[in-house]
Amino acid sequence: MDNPKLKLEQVNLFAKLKTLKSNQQGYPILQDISFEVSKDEFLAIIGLTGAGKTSLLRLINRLDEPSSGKIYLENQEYRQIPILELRANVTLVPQETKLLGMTVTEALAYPLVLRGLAKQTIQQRVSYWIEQLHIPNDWLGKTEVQLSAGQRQLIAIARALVIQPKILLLDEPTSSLDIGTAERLMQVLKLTQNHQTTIFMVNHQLELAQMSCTRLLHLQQGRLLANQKAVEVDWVNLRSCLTQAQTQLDEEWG
Ligand SMILES: Nc1ncnc2c1ncn2[C@@H]1O[C@H](COP(=O)(O)OP(=O)(O)OP(=O)(O)O)[C@@H](O)[C@H]1O
Repeated sequence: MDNPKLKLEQVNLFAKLKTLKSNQQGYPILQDISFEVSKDEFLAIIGLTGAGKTSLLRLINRLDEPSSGKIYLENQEYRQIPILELRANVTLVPQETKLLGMTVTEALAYPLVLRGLAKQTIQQRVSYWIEQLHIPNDWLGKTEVQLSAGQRQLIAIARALVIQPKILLLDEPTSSLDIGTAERLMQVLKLTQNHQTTIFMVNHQLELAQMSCTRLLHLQQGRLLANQKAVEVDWVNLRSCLTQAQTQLDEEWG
């Protein structure tokens, strides 16, 4: 790939445990992860519980540093990029988010106010994403305590979309959404390719990944088992392999 948007090169992540002596290494969380992503991809990250999906998102958001290996954003090594600049371009929506006591409208505008955008641009951008995500008017004046878990989740995603970041990291974005809202969200996320946003989405619902993503990263016990174009994935076989592996894991854990 000539100009990858994001590149991981032999990335390893070992657990940092307080009980370890300085010369000891923790157990591996991610091992030998290498891949490149072009600018308008929508990637689904799948794998069983504990496979390392959230850990991979945290590395890409630089909440954790690789124990070894390198990450590049548009050919610039992560450690060369000032952290505020990196976070302005790489946005993570974790599973649990807070709206910091703001109303929905304020929360959506806030990241753009921080970026110093003109008031009119902020209003236009916020209105655009409210419309795209079909966010009803009667949510706009509410604060997070007045919203359901699914409503909060959708607002957290909208708040990331208004930024139109270079990289958007979504950790199980549909876990609290009904299927209709989840499917609409997938359609909207596909459109973000027009905004030059590359998306990484951790999702246990394979059918949502199948309908939206362009590429699949399959993690297994911290290793990248597969990196495939979505059109080349055998989804039926993948679904049955994952179900079988999860059953086996559940039995081992008793
Ligand atoms: N801060 C940490 N310190 C030590 N070990 C950790 C830490 N965070 C995660 N792990 C371990 O790393 C492995 C991967 O965890 P991770 O949360 O990335 O998995 P996941 O694929 O996102 O799982 P799930 O689908 O259950 O959310 C697990 O074995 C977990 O126990």
